[in-house]
Amino acid sequence: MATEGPCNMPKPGVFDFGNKAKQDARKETARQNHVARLSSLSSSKASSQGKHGADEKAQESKNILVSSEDGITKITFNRPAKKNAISLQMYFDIMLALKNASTDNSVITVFTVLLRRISVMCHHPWSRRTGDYYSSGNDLKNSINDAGEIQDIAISAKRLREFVDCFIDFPKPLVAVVNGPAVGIAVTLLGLFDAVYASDRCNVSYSIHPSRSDLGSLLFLYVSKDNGLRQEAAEMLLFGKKLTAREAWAQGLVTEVFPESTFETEVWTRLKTYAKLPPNAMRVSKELIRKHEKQKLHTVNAEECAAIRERLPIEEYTNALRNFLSRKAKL
Ligand SMILES: CCCCC/C=C/C(=O)SCCNC(=O)CCNC(=O)[C@H](O)C(C)(C)COP(=O)(O)OP(=O)(O)OC[C@H]1O[C@@H](n2cnc3c(N)ncnc32)[C@H](O)[C@@H]1OP(=O)(O)O
Repeated sequence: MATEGPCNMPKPGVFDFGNKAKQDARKETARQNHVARLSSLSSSKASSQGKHGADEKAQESKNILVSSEDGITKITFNRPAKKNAISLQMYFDIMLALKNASTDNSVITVFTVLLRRISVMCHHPWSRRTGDYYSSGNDLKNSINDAGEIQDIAISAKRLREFVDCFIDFPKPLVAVVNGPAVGIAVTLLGLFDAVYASDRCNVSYSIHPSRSDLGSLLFLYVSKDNGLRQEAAEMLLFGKKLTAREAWAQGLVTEVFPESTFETEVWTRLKTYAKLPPNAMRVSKELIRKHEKQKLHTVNAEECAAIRERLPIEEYTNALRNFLSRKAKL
């Protein structure tokens, strides 16, 4: 039970879900009922799927697939019908997948999307691509109920903070293989990967419509920290300017851009080679490389999530969500 146990314990690690839940529950008694409701939602879904208690190594999830091969743990978005929008359950699934990957035998952890082969009567390479998004970001239904009212913003912000913390603290090399457009939180996360390989049909944006609620300060910190690209980054974050893969590369958000036709082959060949490198040396290097920026990233993440919780202009947000969700009905 989340509220039991002594309260004089040190701050639990980000992957120590059990103790973290205890400490959070003590601090946030007002939110406890919501947390319990969401937790039970998660665990009842989990038990109905047969697996995925937080301590189990195996994981089964429809929208997030996890596999391990050749020293690489692959975490795959698999919700193409919704452009890989991240639902509440997917936040849990990804956190669990990262927790497991942090201690499994793999050397590198990779995020990607499921490549759907489309059969069409032509031989252009694009005829074989998935045609879909890497991820369209936060599922806009996460925080609106059937009556069109905003709900659980505090919980969403809390979960978002824990979720992003898992990426900040992930101990092994983390790579994104981005073969389609990315939006919102999916873009923010790119700044927390050790390498981002993008196909030239990828683009990144901070939501083209005004329901955006990820405030983007983490990404701003990342893309504008050393290279003076403050105005370009602000243009993307404030005005929703969409960047092509090459523009994102120029901002330092993408490591390398590959032609769509050779993307999968080139990237996976390279990753398999990297996965043969000495794992412990890579972990230590990563720890040293990231050590000095980690605290700052945690601080910015906490500030951003507090702003989502306390300062989100609810009316603007609600109207934008309603507009988006009723688009089809209007057509
Ligand atoms: C309070 C907690 C804050 C958490 C912080 C995180 C913030 C973010 O990530 S903000 C960014 C959120 N994402 C967006 O605003 C993007 C919304 N989606 C779109 O603008 C468009 O769907 C598109 C540009 C991504 C793709 O457009 P199009 O090619 O025209 O495809 P459809 O719009 O018809 O989409 C197909 C299908 O997918 C559903 N869908 C797409 N994205 C989302 C989403 N983010 N959340 C929920 N659902 C999404 C869309 O509704 C369609 O569904 P059906 O109508 O059932 O076919």
